[in-house]
Amino acid sequence: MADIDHEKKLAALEAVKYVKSGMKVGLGTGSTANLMIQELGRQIAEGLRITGIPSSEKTRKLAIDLGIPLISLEKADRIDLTIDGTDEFDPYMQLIKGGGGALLREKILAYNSDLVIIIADSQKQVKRLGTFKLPVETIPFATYKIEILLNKMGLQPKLRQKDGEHFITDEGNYILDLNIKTITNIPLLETTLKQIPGIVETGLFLDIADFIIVGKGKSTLTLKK
Ligand SMILES: O=C[C@H](O)[C@H](O)[C@H](O)COP(=O)(O)O
Repeated sequence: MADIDHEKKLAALEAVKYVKSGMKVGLGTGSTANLMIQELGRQIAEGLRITGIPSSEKTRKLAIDLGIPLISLEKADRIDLTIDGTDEFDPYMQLIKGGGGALLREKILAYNSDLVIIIADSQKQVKRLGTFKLPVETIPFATYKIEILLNKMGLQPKLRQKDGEHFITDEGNYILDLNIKTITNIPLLETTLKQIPGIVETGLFLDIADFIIVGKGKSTLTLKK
């Protein structure tokens, strides 16, 4: 297993230690979250009793394959804990997420969770957000106009493609990936973007993570809010 994969696995295993029988658990999306979901599947086979709320159709399929009982968000009065990956995190525990296009449902799960644990390999750590392009989910009807506006703002939007077609999210929307390298006031960027009609959500997860568990070499480091 490559070092990065090993770090992801260590972080995933450490996060699963917070999961107790009876909990409703938000299940993130992506390669790191998948390792956590696999571990939950293994522990469920050994008697752990939890219910999962998936953050994407990919995660739903994986969880079903692993025999993890699922409920929909509206049936969960509360989510005890959500465990999810990230594309970047900074020293203030602010995140960019959505590399896999699941940011909207992920943010909704995180918002409705008592505790949010982010799991990451050490390469996800950055001094300041913006090396990773910021994913923004847009309604198709508005996307062309939003692109023009974001271009004028210097954010160089790129409409995400997959297999030669526009990438479509689980909610039927598009993703624009933005270059935010030169932006210094990230909270202001978030507010500005959220005020544009047709932008449904951004991949900025500000003040959302309670813990970040980072795989570093052969061990893990837990950052706490
Ligand atoms: O939309 C995808 C999610 O935000 C993922 O959590 C994020 O892209 C990190 O994925 P990975 O663990 O594969 O790097």
